[in-house]
Amino acid sequence: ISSAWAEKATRLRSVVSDVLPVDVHQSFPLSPEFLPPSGADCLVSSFCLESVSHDLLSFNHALGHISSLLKKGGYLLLIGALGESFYMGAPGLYIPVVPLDESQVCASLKASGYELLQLCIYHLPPDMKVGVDDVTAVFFAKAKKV
Ligand SMILES: C[S@@+](CC[C@H](N)C(=O)[O-])C[C@H]1O[C@@H](n2cnc3c(N)ncnc32)[C@H](O)[C@@H]1O
Repeated sequence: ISSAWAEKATRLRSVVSDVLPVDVHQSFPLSPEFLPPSGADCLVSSFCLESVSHDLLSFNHALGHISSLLKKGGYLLLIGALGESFYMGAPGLYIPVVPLDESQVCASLKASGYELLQLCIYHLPPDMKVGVDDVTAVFFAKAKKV
């Protein structure tokens, strides 16, 4: 298993051409010079929007902001935590998170102009609840900007 992950890491590094700063709280989170005028083909966001938003409104705004980077017909892969109210950034450093549920994620995607193509929910088994956060489940949403 470890060599498979090492190969994946090498392959990923070989195709990443740049790392750019993004602020999802800005109405256009990335400077336009880095994207074609029509927008990106695809966006991937992983455990970011809920962990930097203090409430659902802020989460929805952040989703709307990153969506401005995506072209019409482009795909969003949104990965995140459900039911999470905090995670530990360092010992004793509790970072607040907006606790989402499945229906809120679906409603937020719809409100931001997406067609939901696939939603998978992974419920955390008890042995994965180790106290660094209070996540109950993880969602993987594939959506198309219409
Ligand atoms: C829970 S971590 C997730 C990290 C990684 N994406 C992953 O899936 O493991 C949340 C990330 O959001 C980033 N972050 C914090 N504020 C942000 C903002 N305003 N805009 C974009 N990203 C932000 C943090 O630097 C951190 O890397």
